[in-house]
Amino acid sequence: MLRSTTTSLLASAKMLRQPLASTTTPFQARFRNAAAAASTSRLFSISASASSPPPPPQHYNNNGSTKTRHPRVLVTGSLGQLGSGLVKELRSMYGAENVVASDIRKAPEEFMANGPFVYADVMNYSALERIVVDWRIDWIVHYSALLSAVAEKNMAMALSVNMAGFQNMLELAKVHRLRIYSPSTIGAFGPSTPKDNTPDLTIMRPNTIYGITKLHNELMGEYYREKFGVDFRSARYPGILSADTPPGGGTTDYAVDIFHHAVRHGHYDCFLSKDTRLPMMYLSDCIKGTVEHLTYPTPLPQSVYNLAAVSFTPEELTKEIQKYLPHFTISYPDEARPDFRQAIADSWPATLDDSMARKDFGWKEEFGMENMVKLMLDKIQAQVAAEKKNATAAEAKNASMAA
Ligand SMILES: NC(=O)C1=CN([C@@H]2O[C@H](COP(=O)(O)OP(=O)(O)OC[C@H]3O[C@@H](n4cnc5c(N)ncnc54)[C@H](O)[C@@H]3O)[C@@H](O)[C@H]2O)C=CC1
Ligand SMILES: CC(=O)[C@H](N)C(=O)O
Repeated sequence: MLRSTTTSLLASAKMLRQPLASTTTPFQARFRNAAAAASTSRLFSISASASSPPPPPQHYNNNGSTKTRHPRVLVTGSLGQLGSGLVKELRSMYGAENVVASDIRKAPEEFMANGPFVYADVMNYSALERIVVDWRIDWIVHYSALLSAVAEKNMAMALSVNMAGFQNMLELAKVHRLRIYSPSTIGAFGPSTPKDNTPDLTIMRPNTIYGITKLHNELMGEYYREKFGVDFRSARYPGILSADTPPGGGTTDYAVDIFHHAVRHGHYDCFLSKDTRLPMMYLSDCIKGTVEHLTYPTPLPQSVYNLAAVSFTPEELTKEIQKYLPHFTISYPDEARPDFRQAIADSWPATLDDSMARKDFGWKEEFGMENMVKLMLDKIQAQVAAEKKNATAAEAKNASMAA
């Protein structure tokens, strides 16, 4: 779990000896006081990172001259629903060699062929530190987590991966002065949060393990930003829809499953009630917002922002799908015996106010309900057609071999 390195102990001791300016937080000081940083010792620059800006990314050519280079990014949990798309986007911006994808599962061959992929268990601090050092990592995008439904079924693992794993990444960011982006979720809100147009700052008393771990992480990230000058960035994502990567065990998964069932079977047995309204977003918008937030050149006024696009109920989504597949049908659970995910969904906001993200880093979604539904159906129909074509080709091959 957490490792107390000599460096970080020295860092803490040294930090305690530094008087804090009464009008400037350590975080503000870090990014304002470049001149002071230039005159600090190596130990001080590691220990009191709150007072020194991170060095501009540089690399040294063989001839000894320097030139600026792209940041080198480590993405944890990169084989999940969101990770592979983000890795692809970052590689197109910074070059494949500058984006190190990681996970604890075997990556598909094509993923391995597209750039560096390493095994990284977020529970193992020293292994993570080795990756950061060996690859000269500048930024971390921390995507490893257990989502709401899986977490609720496996509390011990969720506490470990979501909280202790995050804590390891945060500590690495502090020790090695990395920028860290780690998403939060609408799940960080709770049943006492105002449900409509939920703002960034509001009552937050989540009653799920997922929400509790995510709110804990938001607060720890803010603490590290204030106390140690860590450039911690986070956005509360809504449920994310994608046709290419399957969801990882959340409460909003129905909004992806429904499309696959609609195209393949013409019917979907929904696990949420028909009027459960939740905020949602198409994957490419999520990646766009994440990249805009991650790459914003200076730290933003807030560490954590709401990020929103659309909100809908299963019934509204069904009606939109039926515009293209009129024979599609849906069924809902018996109200007397709801699925366990209903209580999770009921504790989350119906709509989010993300005006601060729009104001501070120019966030704006491209996909609303209509173009998102059309694209999801087009993509899944293309997948089904390709599967059929492959199956027919395989059958023909088998038949010719048997003949
Ligand atoms: N997908 C969504 O709708 C939303 C996702 N988020 C957040 O976005 C982030 C990414 O989510 P998804 O890609 O959907 O999750 P996912 O469940 O699809 O992927 C998570 C990845 O973490 C990996 N992982 C699990 N334990 C690990 C460990 N010990 N060490 C390293 N990796 C480990 C898994 O192998 C998996 O590939 C998470 O923090 C999640 O909470 C937030 C809101 C909505
Ligand atoms: C909204 C989320 O965080 C995720 N999709 C889940 O349902 O757990």
